[in-house]
Amino acid sequence: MKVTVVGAGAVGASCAEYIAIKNFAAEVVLLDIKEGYAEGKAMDLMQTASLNGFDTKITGSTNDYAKTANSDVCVITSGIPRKPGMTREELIGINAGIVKTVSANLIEHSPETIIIVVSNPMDTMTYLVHKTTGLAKNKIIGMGGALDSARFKYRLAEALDAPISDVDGMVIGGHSDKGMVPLTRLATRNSVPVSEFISEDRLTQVMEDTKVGGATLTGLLGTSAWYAPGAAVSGMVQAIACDTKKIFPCSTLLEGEYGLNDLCIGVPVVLGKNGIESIVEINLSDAEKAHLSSSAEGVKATNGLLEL
Ligand SMILES: NC(=O)C1=CN([C@@H]2O[C@H](COP(=O)(O)OP(=O)(O)OC[C@H]3O[C@@H](n4cnc5c(N)ncnc54)[C@H](O)[C@@H]3O)[C@@H](O)[C@H]2O)C=CC1
Ligand SMILES: O=C([O-])CC(=O)C(=O)O
Repeated sequence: MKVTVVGAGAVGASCAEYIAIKNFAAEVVLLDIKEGYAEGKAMDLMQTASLNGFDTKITGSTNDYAKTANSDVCVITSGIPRKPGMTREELIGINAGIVKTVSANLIEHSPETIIIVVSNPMDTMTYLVHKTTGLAKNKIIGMGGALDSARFKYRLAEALDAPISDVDGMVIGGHSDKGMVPLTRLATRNSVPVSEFISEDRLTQVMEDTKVGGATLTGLLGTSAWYAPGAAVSGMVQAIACDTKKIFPCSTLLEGEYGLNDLCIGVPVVLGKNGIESIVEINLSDAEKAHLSSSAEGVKATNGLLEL
């Protein structure tokens, strides 16, 4: 398995690090436009190999896509992150051009690749890749829900005063401060609904804290997060590489599923060697359906800003 990660910044380097540490890929190519930057990150990461016990070979490239040729999976993290007070949607002006060029370059050298889109606003960038590349829809996957669900579990464990490994939960919908739909009704502690342990008010607080998870970290860090985003991407790449058929909420093109059409938004999917093996349609309550449909309206409004 050869994986390319475009953008050797905070998120790209974290993706490469977690992929390597999990030791399932033969090769990771880090590519960045900044001269020498990806080579430097790759060398630094390779010098952790004997310490962390992995054999994945990490190489760097300054914008030379020939080095990415025949990648099985390509991850796009290139683009600017938000600063405190900004929304992800405000990044569209710069990031759309970057994602369009980068995805075209990747496909030129790896026509069979699966692309994982990370750059924000992620659902709209995923839609842009659909609209501009002609890659099959199962091969274009947006990363948002895997991260948002990890943050949901963190907040649930905090509220329950439970170990995170005891908690399960999923976030669907758009990867935006307002659009996320944490499925509190379905969240469990060791298969018991969390509503058995905490009040409705506390659960509402968990939901609100989850939705602004990225904004909270951006306020603390001065730029957006990278450890959990990198870990989330590595989990998705591993599911594809090892054909595990695990379910992750991912941004995918909907064509009638969940009553939605012509947009990419987070829903549960099965990930395997073909990328998105299937979209999982679960029964949502009326409130959850309404929340998802207003989230979809938000994503569509941002898609409307694309120059297609
Ligand atoms: N979907 C998600 O859940 C998440 C998305 N993000 C998004 O990921 C993106 C990257 O964030 P960070 O890594 O923190 O930013 P960063 O600024 O640390 O790194 C971005 C890198 O992209 C490179 N780059 C810019 N244009 C390029 C091009 N045309 N070709 C190749 N490389 C190029 C830059 O030189 C830089 O090294 C942002 O848009 C951010 O909003 C971040 C966290 C989570
Ligand atoms: O918050 C941001 O801008 C970056 C991101 O998508 C996240 O960490 O969820």
